[in-house]
Amino acid sequence: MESISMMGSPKNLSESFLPNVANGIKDASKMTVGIIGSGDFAKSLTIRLIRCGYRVVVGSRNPKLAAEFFPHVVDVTHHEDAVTKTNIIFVAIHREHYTSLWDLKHLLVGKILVDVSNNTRVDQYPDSNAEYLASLFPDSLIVKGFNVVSAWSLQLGPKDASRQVYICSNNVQARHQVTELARQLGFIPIDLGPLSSSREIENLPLRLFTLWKGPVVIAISLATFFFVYSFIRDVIHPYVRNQQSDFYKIPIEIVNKTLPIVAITLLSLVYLSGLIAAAYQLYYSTKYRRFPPWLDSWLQCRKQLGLLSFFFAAVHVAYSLCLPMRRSERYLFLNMAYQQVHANVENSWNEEEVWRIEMYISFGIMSLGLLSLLAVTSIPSVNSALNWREFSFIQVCYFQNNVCC
Ligand SMILES: NC(=O)C1=CN([C@@H]2O[C@H](COP(=O)(O)OP(=O)(O)OC[C@H]3O[C@@H](n4cnc5c(N)ncnc54)[C@H](OP(=O)(O)O)[C@@H]3O)[C@@H](O)[C@H]2O)C=CC1
Ligand SMILES: [Fe+3]
Repeated sequence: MESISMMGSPKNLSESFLPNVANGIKDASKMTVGIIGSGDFAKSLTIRLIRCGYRVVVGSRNPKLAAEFFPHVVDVTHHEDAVTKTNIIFVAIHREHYTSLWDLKHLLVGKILVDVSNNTRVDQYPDSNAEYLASLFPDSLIVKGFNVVSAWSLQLGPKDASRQVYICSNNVQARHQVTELARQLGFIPIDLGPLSSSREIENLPLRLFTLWKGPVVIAISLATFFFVYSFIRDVIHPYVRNQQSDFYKIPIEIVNKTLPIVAITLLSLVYLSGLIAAAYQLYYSTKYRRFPPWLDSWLQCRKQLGLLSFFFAAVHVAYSLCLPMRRSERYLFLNMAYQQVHANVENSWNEEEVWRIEMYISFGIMSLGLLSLLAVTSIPSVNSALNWREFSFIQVCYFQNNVCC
């Protein structure tokens, strides 16, 4: 599969397109990259390529009209002209229009066609768009890639946008060249091997939030359960028993009681999955046995569970800071002071209670600090800057601190 025919390809394909890695971006100014289509993706990709020193030729059905939307340095021309000027062509049109390029078939022999297309539904067609393009142009070198970046993030540049692009092709050389181009544009290319991976790559942008679904449902269910539980226990129960109206507690106190319980339960779910996985491996005395699907999915969404736990903990801190500001708190405080005066108590200082609360708050703040550190290290760019020892050190620190609390 690795060798789709190179028939008709220019004999010096690699020299004619990509800079030698050692030459770096300097040589990019000599490269011409072609783009078919003049839509949003084409415009954004053009800007990114120009910024990185490439020359761009855009193929449009109506070059005169399209030229108005591109910088003047861009050669906006007819499809035929565009494809003859370069060996690498981004196909920035929708799948339904691929057949409109049929007449260019003879000009595309041996050229790299990068399929950037996405679908609107998962597994929308029996074959992937890239495989479909390959079936239309069997003598071209089809590469799938760049579809996971939006036109918007293409324009933003490497610092602000998502950086990973997934690339696959049956032709190793073509794959390597597009991978290198992605790197030159500031992306992190991820090689997914042969073109059969294109279906998976095309489904990626549509499945972006699947790992969040389970954790969000768990978090909402836990929050609802604990909210109702606290409401019955702290509001309904005193009302039924003593006719005491504590309904004012609902917006802040009951919510603030729910938040830390959910945070700590979610966090325990993060570590519990690892413990169950370890027990599973010990039970079967091997680490090469596949985990059952439920455990596998649980392990995969640990990051999302951890981030949700961080969210609940952070909101809990904000609520707690606001507790003394409430009018109800002031009334209760004044009432207590009055009762103390009435009872002729001059000093109600309770050393044990003072220490308990001081330690409680201090550990709470430290836990939040470490939880923030965990959340920050889960950001891919930070994570990739840490080696495995550094990462596990932070994890262990947090775990120990939590156990102490
Ligand atoms: N926009 C985005 O953020 C992203 C888009 N993509 C993919 O990039 C591709 C282009 O998307 P986008 O730029 O947003 O789409 P647009 O609709 O903005 O542009 C598509 C272009 O296709 C050309 N076109 C339209 N109709 C036909 C036709 N009948 N025959 C031939 N060419 C035609 C037009 O160019 P002209 O008139 O010059 O011929 C048009 O500008 C799609 O496959 C999309 O899935 C992938 C990732 C992100
Ligand atoms: Fe608390």
